[in-house]
Amino acid sequence: MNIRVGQGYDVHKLVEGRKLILGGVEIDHPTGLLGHSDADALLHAITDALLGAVALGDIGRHFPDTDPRYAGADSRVLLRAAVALLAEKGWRPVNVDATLIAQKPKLAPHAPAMVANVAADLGIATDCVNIKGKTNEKLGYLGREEAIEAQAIVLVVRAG
Ligand SMILES: Nc1ccn([C@@H]2O[C@H](COP(=O)(O)O)[C@@H](O)[C@H]2O)c(=O)n1
Ligand SMILES: C[C@@]1(CO)OP(=O)(O)OP(=O)(O)OC[C@H]1O
Repeated sequence: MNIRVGQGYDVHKLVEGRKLILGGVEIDHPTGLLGHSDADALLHAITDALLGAVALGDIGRHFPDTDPRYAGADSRVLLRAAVALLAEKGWRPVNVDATLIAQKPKLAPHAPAMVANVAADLGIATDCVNIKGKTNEKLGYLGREEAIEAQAIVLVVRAG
C-alpha cells in the first residue's frame, strides 16, 4: 500500500520569559512555550504525524530532549529532518490538517505565515496545509492559559 495517514499530538506549558513560537512564527504574547527546543508544539505534532505515518516512531526517538544538540533547537530544522527521513524510504507528504488549542492569543491572523512555513518545509503547496485555532472554552489547563496543545493529521504517499 503506497498511501498512509499519520496522527500527531503535543502540548507545552506556557510560562513567562519564553518566546511563543508556533508553526515557526514568533507571536507577540506575554508568555511562551517551555521546552528543550523552541517548544513549537504545532511543528512537533506535525513531525510526529509524519513519523507515525511511516512507522518511524516519534520525535523523541529521533531528536531526544536529553541531547544538548537540540537545546533551543528551531523545530523547523527537526521537521525538515523528519521529511528527509521519510524521503529516504520513498515517502512524501501530500497534505496536513492541524488544530492548535489556545485560549489566547488569537491565532487566525498568524495562520497564513504558519501555513507558508509548514508548506515550505514539507515541500508542498500552501493549499495542502490547513492550520486551525480553537479556544478550550476556558475549561481546564488549556482554558486557564497554562498550556497550548496541537493536533495534526498528515497523508503521505510513495511512488510505485
Ligand atoms: N486561539 C484561537 C482560538 C480561536 N480562534 C478562532 O476563533 C474561532 C472560534 O473559536 P472557539 O474556540 O470559540 O470555537 C475558531 O474557529 C478560530 O477561527 C483563533 O483564531 N485562535
Ligand atoms: C523536540 C524535543 C527535542 O529538543 O524537545 P522538546 O522541545 O522538549 O519537545 P517535546 O515535544 O517534549 O519532545 C520532543 C523532544 O525530543
